[in-house]
Amino acid sequence: MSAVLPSIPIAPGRLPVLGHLPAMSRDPLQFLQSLRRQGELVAFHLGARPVYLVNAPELIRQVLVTDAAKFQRGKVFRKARQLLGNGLATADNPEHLEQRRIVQPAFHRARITGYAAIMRAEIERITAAWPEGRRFRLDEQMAELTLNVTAKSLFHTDFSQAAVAEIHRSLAPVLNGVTSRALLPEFLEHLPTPANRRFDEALLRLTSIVDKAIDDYRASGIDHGDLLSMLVTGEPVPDEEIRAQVLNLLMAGTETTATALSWLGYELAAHPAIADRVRAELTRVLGDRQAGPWDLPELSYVDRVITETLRLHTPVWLLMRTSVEPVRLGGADLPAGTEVLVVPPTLHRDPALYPDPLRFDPDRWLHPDAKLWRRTRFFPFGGGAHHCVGDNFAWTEMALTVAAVYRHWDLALAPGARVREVTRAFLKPSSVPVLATRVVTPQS
Ligand code: HEM
Repeated sequence: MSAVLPSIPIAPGRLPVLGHLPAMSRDPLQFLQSLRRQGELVAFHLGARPVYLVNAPELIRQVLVTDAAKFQRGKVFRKARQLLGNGLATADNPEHLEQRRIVQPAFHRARITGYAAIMRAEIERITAAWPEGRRFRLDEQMAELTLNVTAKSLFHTDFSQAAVAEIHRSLAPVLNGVTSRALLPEFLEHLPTPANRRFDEALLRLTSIVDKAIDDYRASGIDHGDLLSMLVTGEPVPDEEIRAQVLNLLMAGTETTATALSWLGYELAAHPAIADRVRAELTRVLGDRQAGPWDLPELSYVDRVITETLRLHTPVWLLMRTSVEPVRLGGADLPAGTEVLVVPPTLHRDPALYPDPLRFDPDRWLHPDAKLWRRTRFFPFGGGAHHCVGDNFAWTEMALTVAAVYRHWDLALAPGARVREVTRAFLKPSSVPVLATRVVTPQS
């Protein structure tokens, strides 16, 4: 299918043969954001392939939630499935429903309360080693934290330091490779470019680490009662499916949360008055106690700070779907096989929806309509059948990290730090170098 429906506007700047590929390759988010004002539904071309960007909040809900059954996940996930295997984050129906049934219990509220002990211990371990007064990269620390928390909570796996370093080195090239392979024409991935070589090597490293973790787990013969035990000791599941599930959850659960925490640290370093309010709330609610998941409902300012971080710096910037049957969307009749894109940051930074959208302002979530906004114009965790299975896990991890860090530390951006937004698999900060100072509290 290559002709765009006549009722739908086409993005300006289409080139012969390439379509809008150069603009998408240069800065995809800026290009997609520039299309927001063109209409509720706007077409652009990746080569000859037409793709439809969905801009209106109600149409986004239709695609993700109300008409979800009319869509599959789309090309990025087909690509991810080929490369990472069929796990919950890549599966389509009918396997998706079955996989969700298997994985969902691991994210039940009661389970998350149990994981909180692992989260608190890991946060404690990592922050205890922070070099006071010396520059370090908060984003790297958050990546190590979220990897260890996910691995220990869901797979009872204590990766060696060397394996953790390997996983860090490998996750980003694999995730970025999957995204660019989904967006760019297929032939590019077969060229012997350095990026393709890095991708192949990183995927090999990652799969061999995960395979070893699964072998060790089987060899120990212990049922740890976690997700990996369920997969290894339940109905027989082939090893490649277990590997796919572990890889999927590592991919979906670590960089996302680390990215959000890195942006949060950046914003609080840039806004000391907001960091002071966070600290004041922590002191008032917790006194000298460590926070537990039961404290989170009381930490309402921390909640607004996390919400505002996910609005302004939405880690998952691209959701792709392909219609599997005809769909009427915003007055247009899209045939089966239409590729649609939802780009949450374009919505989250729309001045018509969020006044002064680039300002980091946690108190905008005190607005009387804020509850409605969260339901209708706020999609950091997607929506519908594919809604993030780890949202409560991630929220608990983020809130406990904020509580532990800001109760005891003051983080300032290191002198000369220039933090840029980088659009890769996730919307990440280029790096967040900080200086940490211990806060002296009456109890410490
Ligand atoms: C701040 C952190 C996180 C953000 C912003 C985030 C965001 C998202 C989004 C937007 C989706 C929907 C994708 C789509 O509709 O195509 C998603 C799905 C998913 N997320 Fe998360 N996520 C986060 C943390 C986590 C964690 C901690 C885990 C697990 C440990 C996780 C596991 C998954 C899985 C397995 C899916 C696929 C669910 C399905 O299709 O049924 N995520 N996430």
